[in-house]
Amino acid sequence: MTSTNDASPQPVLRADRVGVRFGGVRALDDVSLSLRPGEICGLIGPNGAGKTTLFDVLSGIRRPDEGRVRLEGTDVTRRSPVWRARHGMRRTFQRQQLFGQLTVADNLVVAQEWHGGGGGLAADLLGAPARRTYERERRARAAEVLRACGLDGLGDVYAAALPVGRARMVELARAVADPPRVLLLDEPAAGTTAEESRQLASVVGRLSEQEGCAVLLVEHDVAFVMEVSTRIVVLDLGRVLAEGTPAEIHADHRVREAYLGTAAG
Ligand SMILES: Nc1ncnc2c1ncn2[C@@H]1O[C@H](COP(=O)(O)OP(=O)(O)OP(=O)(O)O)[C@@H](O)[C@H]1O
Repeated sequence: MTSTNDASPQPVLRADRVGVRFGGVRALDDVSLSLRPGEICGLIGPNGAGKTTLFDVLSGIRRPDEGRVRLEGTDVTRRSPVWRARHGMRRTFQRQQLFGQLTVADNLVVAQEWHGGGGGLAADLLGAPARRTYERERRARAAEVLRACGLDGLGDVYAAALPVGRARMVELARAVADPPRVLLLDEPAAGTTAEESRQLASVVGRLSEQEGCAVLLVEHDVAFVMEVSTRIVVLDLGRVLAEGTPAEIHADHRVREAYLGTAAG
């Protein structure tokens, strides 16, 4: 079964008939999915359904055995994660990936460094004027994003010292420091308090509404997914089991049997 939706506007990200095998296990089997600008798509399913594998394929960490991935219409199936990041794709991971020895603000500055332009190490050491200008602009952008994420006042704190919920928000802030076209969020609400997950939902919502970013979200917190998503795709045993609005998914008896019955009670 496929879940391709062909209405305009053009998808930012599209997976066509993706298949991945691990020995005898079919982790993904004929999975299609497309994401449009400004939409927030929740990706849910029981443990082992293939969600992480699909994220790995979309972000370029794993090459599929079958099928293709397109980013803004370009076939990126054989492109590296770095190439995809440079063309507007960002991903966060289930396990946090912040630079613990850097401050929160520096984590966000580093996320913008790939643009280069500062003249390399020599320019850093000599404090070249161009380097100082880039640095100032990137710090200003970091401060703006931290404010938008409700992280004011945490810029000088070392990332390693943050409680889990704040670290999750910093990961999101870092992923959007350089505005993405498509954002893959892997369990962003894990370990957050109710208030923190509300804040996350509101930041993700603004990102899609105001900046037209397409978001794909894997999350076991079903209430969070239902609240934040405009559309939900359900994976089960490596296949798309259902796709629809949060209300449609909630009412779908196959989904309740496969997943919601245990996840949502
Ligand atoms: N590196 C691997 N080697 C072998 N099998 C793997 C590997 N990675 C995943 N699998 C298998 O592929 C299937 C899909 O796993 P995947 O981690 O993508 O599921 P998931 O939906 O992300 O699960 P979870 O919710 O537990 O994170 C599972 O059967 C898993 O055991």
